[in-house]
Amino acid sequence: MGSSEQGKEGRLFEIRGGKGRLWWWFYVGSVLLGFVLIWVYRAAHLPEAGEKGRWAWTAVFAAELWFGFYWLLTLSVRWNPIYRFPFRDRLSQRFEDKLPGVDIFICTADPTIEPPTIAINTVLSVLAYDYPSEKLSVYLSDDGGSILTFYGMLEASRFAKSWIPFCKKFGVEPLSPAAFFSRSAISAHDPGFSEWSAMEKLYKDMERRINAAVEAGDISEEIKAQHEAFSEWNFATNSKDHQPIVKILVDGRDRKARDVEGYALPTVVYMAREKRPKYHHNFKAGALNALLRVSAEISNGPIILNLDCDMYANSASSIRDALCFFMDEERGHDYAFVQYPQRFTNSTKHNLYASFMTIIQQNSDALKVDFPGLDGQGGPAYTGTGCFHRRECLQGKIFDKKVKVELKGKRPKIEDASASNLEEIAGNLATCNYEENTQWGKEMGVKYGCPVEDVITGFAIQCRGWKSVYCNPKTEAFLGLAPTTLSQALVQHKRWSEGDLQILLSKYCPFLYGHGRMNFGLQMGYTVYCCWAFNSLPTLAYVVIPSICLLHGISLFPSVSSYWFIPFASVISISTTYSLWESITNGETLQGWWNEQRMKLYKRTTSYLFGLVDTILNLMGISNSTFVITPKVADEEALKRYEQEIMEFGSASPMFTILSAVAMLNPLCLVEGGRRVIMEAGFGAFSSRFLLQSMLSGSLVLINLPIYQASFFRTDKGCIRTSTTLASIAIAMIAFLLPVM
Ligand SMILES: O=c1ccn([C@@H]2O[C@H](COP(=O)(O)OP(=O)(O)O[C@H]3O[C@H](CO)[C@@H](O)[C@H](O)[C@H]3O)[C@@H](O)[C@H]2O)c(=O)[nH]1
Ligand SMILES: [Mn+2]
Repeated sequence: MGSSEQGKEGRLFEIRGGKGRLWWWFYVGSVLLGFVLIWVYRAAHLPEAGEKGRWAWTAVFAAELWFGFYWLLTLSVRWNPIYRFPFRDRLSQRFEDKLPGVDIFICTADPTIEPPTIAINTVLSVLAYDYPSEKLSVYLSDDGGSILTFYGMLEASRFAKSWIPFCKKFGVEPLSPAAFFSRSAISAHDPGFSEWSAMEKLYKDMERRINAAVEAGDISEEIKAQHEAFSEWNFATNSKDHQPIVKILVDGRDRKARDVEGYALPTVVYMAREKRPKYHHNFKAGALNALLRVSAEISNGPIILNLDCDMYANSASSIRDALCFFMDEERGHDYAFVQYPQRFTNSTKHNLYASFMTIIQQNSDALKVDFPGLDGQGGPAYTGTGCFHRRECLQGKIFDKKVKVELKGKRPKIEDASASNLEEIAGNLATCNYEENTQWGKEMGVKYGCPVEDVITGFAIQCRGWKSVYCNPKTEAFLGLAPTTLSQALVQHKRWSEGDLQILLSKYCPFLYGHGRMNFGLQMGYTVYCCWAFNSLPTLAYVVIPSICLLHGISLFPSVSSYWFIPFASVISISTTYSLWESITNGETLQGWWNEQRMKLYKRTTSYLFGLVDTILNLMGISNSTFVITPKVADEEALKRYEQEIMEFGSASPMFTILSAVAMLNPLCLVEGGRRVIMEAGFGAFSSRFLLQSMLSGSLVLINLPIYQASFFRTDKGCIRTSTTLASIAIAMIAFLLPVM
């Protein structure tokens, strides 16, 4: 079919936009007006110099200026959301024999907190994709350089010979064997029963062998004899100091590499890049760049999918869906990457730690939020796992609208090099000093030096003229593991907020570098994330100052009878209603929304604050940002509490001290402040002049109920430590006793 006859019928995807949104403009208009009036009120009523409360008033004013500005930024991701729908049947009809090679990169970094069975389930899941095997290659990067992970991969590459044909025959989904067998059951009368249970046994046996090795902490001599590669791990090897190891476990070119049904197998490669103490390894970004080079020698697929080790493929058709965007004749040439949302298998009903990030990535027909919103401005950010890239774009190619990028699957010229030869060549590309004096990590590949290597890399790609796509099909494409404790969630957000702030303060500041290179709306959209960390101080001011002022009888808000009360009441009620509606229409429960508000408060007052402080220290050269890996396993008791949605504190962390100090301060101020005001001026004065202040303190008390529970009523291991509680009470008492300026 020629492109002229294709017209709309021939398109490989469809875009649908937001519907009639008059009410949305009403929302924007009324909140904006509210903010302006609040600012006017603050400016007009600022206490005179020397008057009590001037500083408190100024701080609250500054916070409100910030909240208004930040709210304006968030409009960018709400004004033009779009939704995309790929047509993979058309893709098959037209391109089945021209499908490009796809290289899948999976990263793992620590066999203890990312157990090998988790990583290999991800590997096995992508091996079973509905895609021609000879065009598929799977690479595992092991930054833990662990013999246990290698052993897992060896087992997986054998098991794959049965698993792949099994998945294709029965249309298995999810594609991860652990997830599949834990979630599906088959009746004994079913014709597939014997195959099904044989496969389950095969899987369980493998899992048992791997876990036994993990428990023993080493590989038996008997197993070591099965593969020469085990000799790479000699007594001198440890995870921080070892030679590069590249092992082709299944060579897709090898005619003898067949599954149990006799069909060709995808290529499977294990890589542990070289690590030496005196070389900085640049975390995941370093691993991805090594994979880019190694894979270029072995399979050189023009399309790359990157996954974290815990994020397995749930749906068999994700590659084809993504290709609908890249291969669309009309628009495909604009797109550098296709980002799928991060969804989680272990999220709880009410989303205790707000880890769905519903508002950021979820898509429902009723509602349009962040990622569809960004897509409407030129494309979503790259957020790491679950993203398909064009290899060329990742390597730094600049967009040129006159040149149509091709996806021809050119295999490297070394077609006939032997596997061991190839391993050696590839190994030399994964050395520590390979990147010295090159553009790797700068203009080439994934960028270094930023804890959110993904966001900054995607931003740079978009600044080179490319667009991106947000793809969120009904059946979840990937499922991963969300943090299961409060501290994990907070530490993860600290990394993100710190990384995003670094982008803002670097030469890649969205408003400066992005200017003229991307839509203004997209610049605003990026700034929403880049300013996460700045939310910490105004939020802290807002949860502490009004309460303390209440205690001292200083009114910070207009009284109920004043006209100025209206803008405050309307901004609060309209924006709360809006956010509640946004969550509920996205499938969140009421309690889920409440949990989200709590997590918003906790992230702002701890993660973002620490992210801000660390970024400043970083700029002054006092500290270096690191990458704290999120654990994928938890002890059984803690997991049980997670499932029951009981907040997990457990460890001692300065973050918890801040959270509980705020939690302790508010009821003290509310009760004592309320008592004093009522004694002096009567209840009428209290309820009119202090209504907003006491409502603020009151809602902080309500939202912090889990903290009181964890400090005073719980006895399990996840409760707040006594030392933390004592420290927080001491801090609250000091704040309580300090005079107000
Ligand atoms: O030195 C390192 C550190 C981490 N990783 C891998 O990076 C991935 C992400 O790490 P994780 O601890 O799970 O972080 P998350 O916060 O869950 O990751 C999100 O945020 C990261 C950026 O902060 C992105 O890289 C991820 O893709 C994205 O899922 C994991 O597979 C790790 O094995 C490495 O390969 N090498
Ligand atoms: Mn993760």
